[in-house]
Amino acid sequence: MSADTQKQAAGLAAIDHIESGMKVGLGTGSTAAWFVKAVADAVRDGLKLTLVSTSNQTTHLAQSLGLEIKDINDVGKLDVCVDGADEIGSGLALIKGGGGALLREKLIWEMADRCIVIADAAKHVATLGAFALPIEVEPFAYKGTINRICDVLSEFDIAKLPVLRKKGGESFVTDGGNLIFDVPCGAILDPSGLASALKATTGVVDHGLFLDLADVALIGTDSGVDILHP
Ligand SMILES: O=C[C@H](O)[C@H](O)[C@H](O)COP(=O)(O)O
Repeated sequence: MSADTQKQAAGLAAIDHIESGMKVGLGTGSTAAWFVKAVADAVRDGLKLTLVSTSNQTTHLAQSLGLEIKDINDVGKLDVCVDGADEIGSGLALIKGGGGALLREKLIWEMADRCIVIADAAKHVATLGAFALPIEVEPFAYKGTINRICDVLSEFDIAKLPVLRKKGGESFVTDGGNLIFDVPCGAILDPSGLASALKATTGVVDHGLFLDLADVALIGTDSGVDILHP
């Protein structure tokens, strides 16, 4: 089964966790897109939902499917958020941000009672870090921020340089107007320590480590959908 078929299976399975009346956060990426489509079908069939989005990309997709996206500041606390991931490690520790939406995703996840991560089987790993860790950085004085990030990385024995993400030859700019630097960490042995140290670094807006946030993972496999808990 292809990765896309597995993503579809996970995205569609997530709709079983959604009930009429819920306030729902819509994630970003190719897996979350399957969930957004499932939501559009369910709403067409009469499900009443209040929806918020984690990115401009998802907002455009949702609106193109006839869904109304509310401003998170008018909605407040969410019942559930459903979103993809780049890696799912032990305890449902995640790397996210491959699509550059990590900050708005984390803001929405933090406002949800329950976070459901959906992914294809290849995303499930023993140790986080084969996928380069995205770090969102304020553009002003970013070179100084990168030096401070390198100091943090060396404290964690990660001897890799952050790589500025580019798109179409230009620096990739997030929905919030920031830069993304990707760090090919290799095995991240202390995700919690690294997450705290990066968060405390001046100029770092946020990073792609999502720890203690996911409540359940729905993993599309060749034989169905596996359900994992932290
Ligand atoms: O910034 C993007 C998000 O964190 C995505 O949820 C993540 O990159 C997974 O994307 P996909 O489902 O396309 O693999």
